[in-house]
Amino acid sequence: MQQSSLCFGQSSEIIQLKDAEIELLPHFLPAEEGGNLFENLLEAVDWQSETIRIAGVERLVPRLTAWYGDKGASYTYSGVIHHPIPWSEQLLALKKRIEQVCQTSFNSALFNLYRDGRDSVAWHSDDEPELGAKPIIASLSLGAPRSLQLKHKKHKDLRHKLTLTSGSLLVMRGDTQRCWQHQVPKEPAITEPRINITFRNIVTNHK
Ligand SMILES: O=C(O)CCC(=O)C(=O)O
Ligand SMILES: [Fe+2]
Repeated sequence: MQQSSLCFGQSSEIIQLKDAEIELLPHFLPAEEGGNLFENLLEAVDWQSETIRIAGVERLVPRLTAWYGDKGASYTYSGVIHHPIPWSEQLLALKKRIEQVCQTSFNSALFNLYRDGRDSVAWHSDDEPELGAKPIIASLSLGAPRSLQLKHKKHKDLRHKLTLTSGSLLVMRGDTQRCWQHQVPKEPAITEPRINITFRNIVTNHK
């Protein structure tokens, strides 16, 4: 069941799932602006290929990443410490618009580049301690549409699938990270790239 509402003049859908607070603004960025931003970021971002260690074995992360943020907003993700790249003027302006819609502030953002459908992100929750107990995560998608799958951690029958199109903004709050995992599965038929930016707030003096 989905409800529609208006959020700052934007159409938005509440994704109604147990133990989750998820809202999708399908047209957060107008198509032309989203397309321009996508081209710009593809060129301008210093995309990195990272390795992670799983059970003692080094593996390449199946996507390219970059970490932007305020000074000091360092973040450990999949066992890798990310020191932030300072915001550009353009990214700072984008961050402000997203903060207004979400009514919160963000001090960092993880950028993912899925070069094509062979790139992916595996099941996880954005529940690292530095994000605090009930993190608000705002996820902007640009470029090729990709599926985001969600599964409840306890109730194995509870699953959901969304398609994240270019210019859409997905906002996750409350218990979403504590109770659910999400992934962007491989979709080998997709040949076009996609960029996803998740805006986050790193709590610097967490326990
Ligand atoms: O690409 C996406 O839509 C999700 C990315 C994600 O889950 C993450 O960066 O934590
Ligand atoms: Fe995530």
